[in-house]
Amino acid sequence: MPVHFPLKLVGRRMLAPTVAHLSFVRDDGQPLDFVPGQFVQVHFTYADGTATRRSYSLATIHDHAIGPGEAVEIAVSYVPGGAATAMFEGLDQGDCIDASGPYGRFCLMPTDANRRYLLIGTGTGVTPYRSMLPLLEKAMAERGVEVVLLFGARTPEELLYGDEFRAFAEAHPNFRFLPCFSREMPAPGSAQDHADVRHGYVQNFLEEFAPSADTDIAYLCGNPNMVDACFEVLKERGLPVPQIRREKYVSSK
Ligand SMILES: Cc1cc2nc3c(=O)[nH]c(=O)nc-3n(C[C@H](O)[C@H](O)[C@H](O)COP(=O)(O)OP(=O)(O)OC[C@H]3O[C@@H](n4cnc5c(N)ncnc54)[C@H](O)[C@@H]3O)c2cc1C
Repeated sequence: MPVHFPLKLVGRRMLAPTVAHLSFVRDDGQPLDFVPGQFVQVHFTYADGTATRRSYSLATIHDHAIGPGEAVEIAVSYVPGGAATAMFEGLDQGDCIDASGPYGRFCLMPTDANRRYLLIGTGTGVTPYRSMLPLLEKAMAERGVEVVLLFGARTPEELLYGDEFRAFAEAHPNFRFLPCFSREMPAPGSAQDHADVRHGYVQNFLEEFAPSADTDIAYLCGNPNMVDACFEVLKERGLPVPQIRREKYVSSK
């Protein structure tokens, strides 16, 4: 059941030149119940006083409620001229914003009996998958599920949480992490230079994994064009629509 609550900013770090990782705590001392993959909304006003809101996936690595005092984390992509962008950029440590949630059904299901999850995201569309890591770890341990994370970014410096996903992949043989760079590849020998790096759009690499209705449940999150393109590829491969779960980052104006 979504509720309204105040979020106090306690931390900010840049994940990429135009993407901020923001840490808040609930200022009313209550826990925030959520299922990884869900999002919150922030409520604010335009300069003319009109009320508006924007949605942000929870990035917090957790498998249930975020306790009082624990960080409520989101990754915000700053867009030129964006109303929420201006609001977030103007926030100082200790400032409070009005939020509500959790919302959404872009979540792993306890009834899932698939052999593999194909997780596909672009930009901040990777944050739900960060949040899901403990549940994915559990699914890998308990039912031997395999996980492939295809993450689309333009350049290596835009690979959000790349070090975390790479470390998780190295610790879990059933988890593969494939960054797909559309514009610029990592420099040879650099930290991001890896056999699993691909050059191009994520939708071009789905075939490599031979998606199948018998084995796969796919998650698509982020840029709406990417979501649509991957959806078409997966449907052509015969995945039934209920096995293709989607979250499009469209503006909620
Ligand atoms: C379910 C859901 C979850 C979402 N989760 C996240 C999240 O975790 N992180 C996140 O950053 N965003 C997320 N979004 C998008 C977010 O809600 C806002 O739309 C986004 O932050 C832009 O808001 P803004 O007010 O700054 O820009 P707006 O004032 O809405 O737009 C300003 C201008 O920027 C353009 N624009 C808007 N978004 C983009 C973009 N991504 N790239 C380029 N141009 C753009 C608009 O077309 C407009 O011209 C999510 C959206 C949905 C529906």
